[in-house]
Amino acid sequence: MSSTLASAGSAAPVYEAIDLKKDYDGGQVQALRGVSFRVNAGEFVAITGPSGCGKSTLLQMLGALDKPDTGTLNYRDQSLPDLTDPPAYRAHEIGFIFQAFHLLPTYTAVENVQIPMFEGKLGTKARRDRAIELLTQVGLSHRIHHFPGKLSGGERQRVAIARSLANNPGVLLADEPTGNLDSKNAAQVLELLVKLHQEQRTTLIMVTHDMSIARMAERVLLMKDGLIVSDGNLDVEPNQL
Ligand SMILES: Nc1ncnc2c1ncn2[C@@H]1O[C@H](COP(=O)(O)OP(=O)(O)OP(=O)(O)O)[C@@H](O)[C@H]1O
Repeated sequence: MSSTLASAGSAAPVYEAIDLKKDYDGGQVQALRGVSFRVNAGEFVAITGPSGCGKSTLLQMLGALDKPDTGTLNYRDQSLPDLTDPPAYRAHEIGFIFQAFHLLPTYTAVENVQIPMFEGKLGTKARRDRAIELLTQVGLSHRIHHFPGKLSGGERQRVAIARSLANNPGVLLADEPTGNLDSKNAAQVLELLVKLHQEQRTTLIMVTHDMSIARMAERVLLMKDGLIVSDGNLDVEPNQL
């Protein structure tokens, strides 16, 4: 079912992608070869598939960090490639969670969480209170003054998740969020993401190469060679890829 338009429901989509294509190196690498899908508000979607199949390229487009060569990509009826202010879109609509956490090492946990709020309207106290509230929500109220270097990998990722929520984003985009974690910390981070999704109906789009993690999502986009080869429940076993 490679590039058929798929939807998990009838509500207006958060994202709509139609026939996205992206080449690199003058066409020698076809990273996306015609990708179409919809994501509805409140969905938890995993994007999975083998290394090099185009997962990160696609996620970067959803975050307006990259543009397709051709095709349509809308976020709530706005064309992402045509955004006049991509940084504003990223700051206000998107929460990013990266494999490598990307915390500032010379800032404490509570300071790191406040960083996305500096451009907003909140005053100093309100910003700090919100950061503490978010760190409490991710189970780190006892670590707010710790620097990243004094936190475990799982704790660092939980700080990064708190930071991603700072501006009440419409969507969380997570790129291999447990890729740098041992299995115990990975399980805690995944449990937290699932809880956020379930309790707050956060729209969560997670790239993972790990099928067992992808299966935790309500819906799995399975990619191969720049195409979505399955959309829904995983019906292809890893050894068939
Ligand atoms: N900036 C770039 N320049 C050239 N080729 C690129 C660039 N970015 C990605 N590619 C190529 O595009 C293809 C898709 O890459 P992408 O990173 O999206 O795959 P992926 O599924 O996320 O891989 P992985 O799981 O290994 O991170 C790969 O062949 C990759 O080498």
